[in-house]
Amino acid sequence: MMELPRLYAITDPKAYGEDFFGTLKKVLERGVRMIQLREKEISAREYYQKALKARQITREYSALLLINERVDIAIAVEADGVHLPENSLPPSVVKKLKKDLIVGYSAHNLESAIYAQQEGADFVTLSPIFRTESHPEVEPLGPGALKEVSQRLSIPVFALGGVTWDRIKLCYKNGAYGVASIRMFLS
Ligand SMILES: Cc1ncc(COP(=O)(O)OP(=O)(O)O)c(N)n1
Ligand SMILES: Cc1ncsc1CCOP(=O)(O)O
Ligand SMILES: [Mg+2]
Repeated sequence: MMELPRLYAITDPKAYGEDFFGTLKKVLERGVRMIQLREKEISAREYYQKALKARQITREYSALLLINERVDIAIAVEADGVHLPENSLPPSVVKKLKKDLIVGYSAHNLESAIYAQQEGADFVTLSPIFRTESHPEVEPLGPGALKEVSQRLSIPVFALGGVTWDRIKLCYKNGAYGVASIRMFLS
């Protein structure tokens, strides 16, 4: 599989605002080349249409596009991959469906990160490393957990959750392959 970019932007309908695609273009203009389209509250039809447009825009920037959870939509829009939430289809099942799809996985502890690797996921996000307004009720895992997971996995681990530009170095010092974020790329 190709070497993955180190910066991974996750879209969010609220944070991206009214001009969703304008915001997406701004994130790409900043040099981000790996995008996760992440929707939790729209219909499959709307998600497909949004993914189609996101595919067209990311192609203009030669950026990777991963679709959150919906393998069918990822295949339909010729996305580069899918990003699986913790309780979604097993990565191995997705790989059987479409072996050339990049499969990311949302891990929230060491056990699920190991599961994802054993299932054939290409990378994991580990979250939340720091407190984030996306999940303010969730106790952050901290850089130490990132270090432990990065030492135990051979696939890339992206630090996610409350990552800011001035925390990137700490993430790399603790073994992160890259960093993922919603808000960091919007500020
Ligand atoms: C409705 C809804 N909200 C949040 C999640 C989070 O699941 P998670 O395993 O953190 O995966 P991501 O989608 O956040 O990457 C969910 N599954 N459903
Ligand atoms: C999608 C997701 N999963 C765990 S935290 C998070 C959002 C992180 O948002 P931010 O990078 O703005 O803290
Ligand atoms: Mg999550």
